[in-house]
Amino acid sequence: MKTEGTLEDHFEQLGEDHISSSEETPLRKDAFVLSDEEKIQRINTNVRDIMLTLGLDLDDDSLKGTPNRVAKMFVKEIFGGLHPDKKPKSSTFDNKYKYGEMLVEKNITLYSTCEHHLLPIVGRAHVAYISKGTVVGLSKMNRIVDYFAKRPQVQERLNIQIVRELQKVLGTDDVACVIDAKHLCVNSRGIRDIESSTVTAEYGGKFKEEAVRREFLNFINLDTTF
Ligand SMILES: Nc1nc2c(ncn2[C@@H]2O[C@H](COP(=O)(O)OP(=O)(O)OP(=O)(O)O)[C@@H](O)[C@H]2O)c(=O)[nH]1
Ligand SMILES: [Zn+2]
Repeated sequence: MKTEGTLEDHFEQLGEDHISSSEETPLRKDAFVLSDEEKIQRINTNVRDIMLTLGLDLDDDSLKGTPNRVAKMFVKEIFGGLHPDKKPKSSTFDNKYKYGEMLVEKNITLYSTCEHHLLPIVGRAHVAYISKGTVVGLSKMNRIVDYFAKRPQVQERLNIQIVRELQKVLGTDDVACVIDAKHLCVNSRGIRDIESSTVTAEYGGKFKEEAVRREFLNFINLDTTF
């Protein structure tokens, strides 16, 4: 969708300026009005302004490309999962082999960005499901983690979004995800505690049962090395 006028004009026409539910990333209604190229252009200007405000010399060889590099990185890489078009297509198959136990995809590398400070979150996600007749290609679990991670996030919401998406794809509530991650906003600034990491979990369906949950946690044997 493309509209006439400035972005601010468009916000005004929309009245309410954002849509969100607690499980969804809070987005403005016009989040997808601008093309990626237009977003890069705007962010470039804004990063340039931040750097100038800090007193940096943007004629310097090493600095002059930074506003554009940051803008491209925001739109195409670290926040590339904001657009629903980027959601991975999850190929599913019939569970022909009648595999009835849980399947665990563990140690999925996770890079995300803390929405409070825009600093990195780095860690591991561990995902499990019990098939109700449908199975999903293994790599699709890694891709779903990566898609939702490529947004400004809080770890709790990221964890829930991964589980909800897999429940939809697989047609079952029996999905779980545990994330163990370091937040650079805690590790490298503020309290500067380099050792601490954050563990979150979301257990759906059968994973709420003690024995099933325990089996999953035994499989992942949480002892993340960073
Ligand atoms: N619950 C939750 N909190 C987070 C996450 N990432 C960062 N935070 C916290 O968000 C909080 C933001 O608090 P503020 O007090 O507004 O920020 P601040 O003044 O920079 O706080 P300090 O980090 O303590 O210096 C901090 O305590 C962060 O540690 C997350 O994924 N989940
Ligand atoms: Zn933070």
